[in-house]
Amino acid sequence: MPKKSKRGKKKPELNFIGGDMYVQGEISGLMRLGDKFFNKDTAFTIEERQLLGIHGLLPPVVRSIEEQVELCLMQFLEIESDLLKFSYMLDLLARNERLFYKFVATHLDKCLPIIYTPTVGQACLNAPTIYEQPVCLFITIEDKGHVYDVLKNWPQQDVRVICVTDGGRILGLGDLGAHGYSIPKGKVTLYTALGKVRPQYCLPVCLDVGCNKPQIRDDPLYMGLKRKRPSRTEYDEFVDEFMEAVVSRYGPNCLVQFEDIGNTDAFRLLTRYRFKYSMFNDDIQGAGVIALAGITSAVNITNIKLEDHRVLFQGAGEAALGIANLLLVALKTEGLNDNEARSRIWLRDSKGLVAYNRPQGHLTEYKLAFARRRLPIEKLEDCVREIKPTILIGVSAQYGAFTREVLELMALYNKTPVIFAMSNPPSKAECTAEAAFKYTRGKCIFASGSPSSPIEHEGKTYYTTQVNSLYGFPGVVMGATACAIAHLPPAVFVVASHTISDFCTDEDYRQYRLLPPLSKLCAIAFEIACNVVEYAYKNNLARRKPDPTDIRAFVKHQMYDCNYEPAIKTWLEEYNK
Ligand SMILES: O=C([O-])CC(=O)C(=O)O
Ligand SMILES: [Mg+2]
Repeated sequence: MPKKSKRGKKKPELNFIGGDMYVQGEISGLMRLGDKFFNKDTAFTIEERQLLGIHGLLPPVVRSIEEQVELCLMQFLEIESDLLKFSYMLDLLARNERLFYKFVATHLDKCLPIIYTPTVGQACLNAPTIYEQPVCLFITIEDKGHVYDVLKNWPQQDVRVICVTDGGRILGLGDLGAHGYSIPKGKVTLYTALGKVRPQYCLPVCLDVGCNKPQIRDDPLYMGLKRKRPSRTEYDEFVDEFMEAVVSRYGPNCLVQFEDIGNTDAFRLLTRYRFKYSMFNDDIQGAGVIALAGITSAVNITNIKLEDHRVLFQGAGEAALGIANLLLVALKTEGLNDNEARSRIWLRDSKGLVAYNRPQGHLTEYKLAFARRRLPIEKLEDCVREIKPTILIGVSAQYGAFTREVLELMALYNKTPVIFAMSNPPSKAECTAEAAFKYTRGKCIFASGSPSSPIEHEGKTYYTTQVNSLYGFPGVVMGATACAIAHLPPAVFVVASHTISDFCTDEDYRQYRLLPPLSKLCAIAFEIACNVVEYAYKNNLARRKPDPTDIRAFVKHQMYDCNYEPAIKTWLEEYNK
């Protein structure tokens, strides 16, 4: 007979088998040990182990999560190769989710370059050797007509944000097809690690539509569909079906982040979906957020007003146009008209300066918007000579494009040249930090897309900045999902960019750092989330009702806490009442 508590409520049932007692419920103790959501490893207390029927299945020691984190660090540091460290992190995530996020939060500086750029790029290049279990949902073009059914196989019902790639342009590495799946996985991990979005709300998706690189596709170990990418019409029908299936399965509030999609597809999809769905493209808009924050700092450090800067882009793809367009918004806010604002921006693609009357190459409508009416210039060195840019932004995935001559010219024309070598991974960066400081004789402000250490040059230490979208998207995602934003207008990205700039201190500027240190990433994500939520409610874009009275509390309430919950505390408290 179930006992009655003092207040006469029915007590939860205890079961005794052969003198042992275990907790009745749908999830057995053994399942808790094997389930990343519930597992605490050695942090299960003796009492919990006994009640859950797992006593003896763990060594007798009971550790706090902090002690477990320090053990993880020891193990992590023992591993020499970054790729094996990446696998270690995947294993930890698959075994004990909270410990994974606690470890990442405690040792951000060590973990970020492994779970994210640049090691994630290496993981894509070595996909068959690290693939162990489903960390991503694969939907192939052969599932066309049944995309919804595949989505239904993902075990979580309440998905609020999806990061999706088609592997078309993985970082600066080009088309890797299905081997790009680690990219959305890495991004959603940062939604939780930095933005504190609950992990069960996040879904990484790889749309496998084939791969156009024969050396990837014909590798016997290739894991994706062994076919070429489809025609534009077939591709668009498939992605349309995916977006419709997302809405049918998870509702219109589900946010979709597009990541590392091939250039022309990325722009087309963004134009097609940006006001129809809750979505954004990180390589276009996310790059804009962070580069604009970096440029804002460069304005403060160089004491040259934004409107007096001349910005030359090496590369005219997603990042270049995303940054250029956000820069236009910022220039217009300073009072410039459209023509004046555009006149501060130059693009150079693989065929030379983007100009109307150049002989080679067709210009897409996106590039045309920044095309110059002037004689074509081919070489980057000549563009620098002609334009004398104050800021040079590398987004071309061409290693070494910022040659010694380019860097020396930048130093010749500027007291403090600003050099962004944003392409990822480092094997695709336009120059290294060493080269930048050496050839500008220590004069430059340097930023790179992947992390790079401070540089010693002629007895002085020079600091570098990682200008990467990781400063922006976790907060944008947290804010957008918290208030269920209907769509994300450009102003949302300006809000995010300003929030990041506001974190910079005079000390950062004195050290020529364009962005706050990585240790502030979580605080930045929280502020961005609050500011996005505020913007969304003010502009009638938030679908979650009623409007919150206290936005900070509203966001905090939705944040993931990586500390363990007592496995049986509530139950025991209930029992002892
Ligand atoms: O993933 C990163 O580090 C930044 C990014 O989106 C890209 O380079 O495509
Ligand atoms: Mg990307």
